[in-house]
Amino acid sequence: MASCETTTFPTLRTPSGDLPADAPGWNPQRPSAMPHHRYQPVHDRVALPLVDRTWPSRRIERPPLWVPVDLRDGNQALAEPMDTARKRRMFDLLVAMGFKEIEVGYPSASRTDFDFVRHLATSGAVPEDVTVSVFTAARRDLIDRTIASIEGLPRTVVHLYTATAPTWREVVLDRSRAEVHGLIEDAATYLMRRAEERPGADIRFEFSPEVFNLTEPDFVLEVCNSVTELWEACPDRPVIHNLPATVEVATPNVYADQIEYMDRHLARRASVILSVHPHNDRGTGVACAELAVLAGAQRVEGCLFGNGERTGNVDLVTLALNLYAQGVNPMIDFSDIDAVRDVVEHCTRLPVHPRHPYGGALVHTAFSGTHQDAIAKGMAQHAKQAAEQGVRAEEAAWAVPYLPIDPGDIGRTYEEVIRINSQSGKGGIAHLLRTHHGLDLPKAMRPDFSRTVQETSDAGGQELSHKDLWELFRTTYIAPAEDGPVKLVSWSTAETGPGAHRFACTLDLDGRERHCQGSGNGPLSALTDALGTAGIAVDILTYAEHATTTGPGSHAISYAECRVRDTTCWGAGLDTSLLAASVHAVMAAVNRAERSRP
Ligand SMILES: CC(=O)SCCNC(=O)CCNC(=O)[C@H](O)C(C)(C)COP(=O)(O)OP(=O)(O)OC[C@H]1O[C@@H](n2cnc3c(N)ncnc32)[C@H](O)[C@@H]1OP(=O)(O)O
Ligand SMILES: CC(C)C(=O)C(=O)O
Repeated sequence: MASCETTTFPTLRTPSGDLPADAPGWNPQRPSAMPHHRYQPVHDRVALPLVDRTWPSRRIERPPLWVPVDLRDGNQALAEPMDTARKRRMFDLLVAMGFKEIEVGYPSASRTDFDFVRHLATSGAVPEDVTVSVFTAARRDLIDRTIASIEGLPRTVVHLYTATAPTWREVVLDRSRAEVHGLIEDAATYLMRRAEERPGADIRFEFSPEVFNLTEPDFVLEVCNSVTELWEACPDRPVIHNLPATVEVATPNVYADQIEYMDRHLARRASVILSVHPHNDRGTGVACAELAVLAGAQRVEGCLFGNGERTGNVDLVTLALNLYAQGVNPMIDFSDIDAVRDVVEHCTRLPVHPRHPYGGALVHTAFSGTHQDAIAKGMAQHAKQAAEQGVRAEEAAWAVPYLPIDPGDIGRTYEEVIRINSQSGKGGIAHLLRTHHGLDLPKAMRPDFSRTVQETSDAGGQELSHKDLWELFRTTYIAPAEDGPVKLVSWSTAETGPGAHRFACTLDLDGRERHCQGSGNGPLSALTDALGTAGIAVDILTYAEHATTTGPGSHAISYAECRVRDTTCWGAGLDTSLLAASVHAVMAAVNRAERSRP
């Protein structure tokens, strides 16, 4: 046995950022000329709070409260913000899907946003069990306008935000830590006072320390705790502390540590709803939200299909369906995901990428042969197990390779699951012919047809639909029975005794008619005998047949693999009579072989 020495791989980065001269031989990568030294790791940008983390060993067993912010954060990222009609369409979709708290706008920011909140207040569009949330910066003039917008709404959350991270304090707000804290306390107090002027209105509060993920942990804690106190939070009237990764800057474990720190240290924890609001700058927004929930987050703000500033807000579709795929009810209805996608595309005027998790047009589709083979076998196995258990296929436990969830659960059809191009294999092709045309090709015939399909798609460079496949099958294997050098002009069979058959026919051999007869232990052996009398030696090597559908009027299909002289070919026949189908299958094989003779 070969022995293996323990190798310690050197770290690839030197203080100057270059690859060390002794980089291991297995890795031939070399430094690029890009100025990576301009950027700092997150650990040098902000104090990170936790070492004794517990989130890695937890599991998510119920969904958080989902809060869509499509109508605010998503909307503010659009080149053409939604008008009232589009906003209303999105709002109605969110309600229909089961969201119970919905951020509907930044009413002090624009007439359109203000008017939409007024529209909700006056149109009766907000169901009894839905709370709308409105967003405002920590400025008295903007708070006044916000409060004016919600007049008449029975339940609201007013969401107040101010950036707390050092760069924002210095560059944007031009205020010290204490001054920013003062600004927040002033705005929170003012908001509380304005809300108290409406004793009957059910107004709750949310606070977001914008850029939480780059803020010193002790400062965020100090600010949030003072806001909790100012707003007199109690378990019956909890405040929402929403901790955004406004610009994603670190691996998701770092965000999870930050959230677990807050979860453990927030004052009056039972009076606080801990919320997260990840963006997706590093492409890990979903992971951030999931790990944050493990770390104690109870509420997640995001957008459908991840619309939002820059690379977007965290995608609620992926988050919810990730839970679904783990057997957890997401408490949101995605049973018609294409309808959801249509509304989102209409309202945002942005396309959803075809590879977008769960909702993209191509995410349940396999083009490649081995995947198709596995899916086809998996689907057949699934149907069989469901039948054995006496349940409908839609109810049986799902374990089909390459398909994390049953596409049918989110309103997709199985038509799109297997699509054929030059990378496809016999399993996928057979699956399409079976599911769409009722043909169950014999296993031995599949490689033969697969070669024909591959030649065709290679030549055209294009995808073949199931209709194309059927047409190719028909012209390749069925049509030659009537379109070749050996035609059956007329024929008949008779059973002349027990196990004895006669086949009489008139053949058209390249324009010359000839009458033949043959006998055998079945009609097909009698046919080959008749052909032999015309000088065409035929052996039937493989034969299969079945009905293409059930019930009266169903067609029969026969498949025959024949050695004709020294050439072996497959043929097929389709007819309402099984005997006719089998005779045509043999004649098709004969003609294909005869055609291929020099
Ligand atoms: C992370 C996020 O998504 S935050 C939300 C971002 N969304 C939007 O900005 C969309 C809507 N915004 C707007 O329409 C406008 O910015 C308005 C109407 C709210 C305010 O407009 P203006 O009064 O013209 O101010 P402007 O947009 O230039 O905002 C900058 C001012 O607000 C201050 N400011 C910024 N954020 C906050 C805040 N959260 N709390 C208090 N003041 C703030 C800035 O320091 C700056 O003040 P300065 O003028 O004294 O330097
Ligand atoms: C202030 C909040 C909630 C926000 O939109 C963000 O930080 O991205």
